Amino acid sequence: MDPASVLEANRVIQHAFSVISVLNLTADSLPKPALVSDGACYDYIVVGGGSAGCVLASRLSELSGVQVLLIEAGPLTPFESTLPALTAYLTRSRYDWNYTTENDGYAAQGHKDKVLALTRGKVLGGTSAINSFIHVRGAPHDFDTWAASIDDSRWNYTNVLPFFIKSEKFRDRAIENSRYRTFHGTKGYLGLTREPDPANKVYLDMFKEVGNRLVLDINGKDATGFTQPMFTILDGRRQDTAYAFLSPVKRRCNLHVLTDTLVTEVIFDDQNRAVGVRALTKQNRLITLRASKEVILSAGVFNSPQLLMLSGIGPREHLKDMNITVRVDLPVGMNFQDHPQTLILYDMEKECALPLVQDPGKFPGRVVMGLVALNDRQPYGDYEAVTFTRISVVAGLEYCSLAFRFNDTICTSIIQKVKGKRLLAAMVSILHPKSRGRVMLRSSNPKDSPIVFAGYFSEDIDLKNHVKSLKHFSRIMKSSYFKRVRGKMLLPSLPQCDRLKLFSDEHWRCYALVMTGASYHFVGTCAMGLVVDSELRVRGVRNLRVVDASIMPNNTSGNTNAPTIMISERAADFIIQDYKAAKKNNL
Ligand SMILES: Cc1cc2nc3c(=O)[nH]c(=O)nc-3n(C[C@H](O)[C@H](O)[C@H](O)COP(=O)(O)OP(=O)(O)OC[C@H]3O[C@@H](n4cnc5c(N)ncnc54)[C@H](O)[C@@H]3O)c2cc1C
Repeated sequence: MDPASVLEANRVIQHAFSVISVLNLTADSLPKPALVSDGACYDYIVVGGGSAGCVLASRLSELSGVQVLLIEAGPLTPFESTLPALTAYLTRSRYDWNYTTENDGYAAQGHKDKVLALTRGKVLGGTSAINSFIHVRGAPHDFDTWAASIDDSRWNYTNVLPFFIKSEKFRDRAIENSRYRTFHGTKGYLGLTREPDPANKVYLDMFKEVGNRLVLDINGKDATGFTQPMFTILDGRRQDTAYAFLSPVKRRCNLHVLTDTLVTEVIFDDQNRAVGVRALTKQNRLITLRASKEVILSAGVFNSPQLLMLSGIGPREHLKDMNITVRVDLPVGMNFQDHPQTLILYDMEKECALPLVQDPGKFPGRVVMGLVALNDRQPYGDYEAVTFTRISVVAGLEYCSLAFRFNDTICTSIIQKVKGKRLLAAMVSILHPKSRGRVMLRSSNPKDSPIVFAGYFSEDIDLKNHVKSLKHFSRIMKSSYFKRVRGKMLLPSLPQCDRLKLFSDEHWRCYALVMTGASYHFVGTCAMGLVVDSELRVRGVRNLRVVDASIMPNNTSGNTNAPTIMISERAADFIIQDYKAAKKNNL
């Protein structure tokens, strides 16, 4: 077993799925592909059918008098996306934009080609169709901070909570019978549940023993603690936003979904009003589609800023360098954030028995997660720890080589040390880094990938704080469970770090720099307050909004799919209110 054979096996299975894709197994559950003609006009054009775009198109098409066009660059959601157990075959596949960062010579030096994979879904459902299912809203503090920073209380926790609840089709007996039930909705579109596993008790007890608290529901009143997470899985099926929000309304005549079509720019009239988009069809034909009311970019954290810049909205100097006429000078693409995430593997000896057969409709693995504040009184986490309990060596190698894309030397050295034992894999991520990255254009060609500098640890305080978190998490090595199974941290051979005193701050710093990758919680590149106003309208132009993860001014204290869906619900309400007000005034 070596990294190359794991990658090869993954590729072979991806190829088998691409053969099956001709059967169009998911087509019946989704809206029929729209037939559009060059010059056609709609009321609203939503660009990008991802976590945010599908929600928005679904909600806007509730207005019976309007025509909504959703344009997605990728194809319909494939079969392998529907079954949770197959999720490993979606990253670095044809349903991924396959972007990477630039080598900054500092972070990611243990990764293949010294760059990070920036996995994003290129498929209807977007990244919600290829992500890892964990549903975390974030802490009330996060939204209160957004609201304060943009001086608009409509974004504070009290006011966004109804939009989280509105989305949910929540099914979980333990939580529904608890005091947390008021935090959840059962009549929305987004299926959610947990898969509590009695075998995880030993790990929850371990986290408790070393000083963490346990919570039933991380999306209720408590935003810190260890828990068995909630998943965007229901009845054995992934709840990507295309399935959850578009399938139930697939027969609406005013909802048009155009896939395999790349939007290349937003077009404006001479009063800086967005009036449509230009797009490249599957047949490589450039067409113009018109929007009589609004164009809404939901193309995600890399492509929404890319489209703005291609349309003349961005940093003046950068646009000039790209020979693009400047329409509005705005800090588009700045403020890029993630939750940089460090992989720690523990060798857990023989105590763990793995199930022989995996249920394809369940989350692929056993997982316990925690949101942890270093200061007990702080109501939001400093770090998140997602801990896969009891994974096989093959799965560990898949994480190392495929999900994290560490170089072969690191992954091989891990495998040599494990020799057939069971692993516990922890991903510890920093929730509120100060470092910022940047998304820029590579060229004025819309088919070119953007340039991304992730900026991890560019502020040294992040590395200092992260070392504190890694040490805090590592208290589990002192637990009675670890002692019982003689668990120990599995140290790959890292030439940069090997001469440093084991578990000293210097060693942890070195370890963190080499072993930290993306957690794919990318946000911030069209932030509220910088690029869009608090109703998500792009500053300096009219009839153009951005609605996706890129509008978050600061990252949330958890995973980013749930807040992105909330953002879309919130935005749909703004747009529908505007529509109703205009109608009332006969505008
Ligand atoms: C591997 C992985 C695991 C993750 N795991 C989790 C998790 O467990 N929990 C969680 O909460 N979050 C997770 N995330 C993050 C989360 O899924 C994203 O934050 C969220 O989906 C972002 O939503 P979005 O709407 O901003 O963008 P996306 O969902 O990426 O949507 C953007 C859409 O726009 C389309 N598009 C882009 N450009 C164009 C164009 N020019 N023309 C037409 N269409 C275009 C794209 O193809 C895409 O469909 C994960 C992400 C990854 C990559």
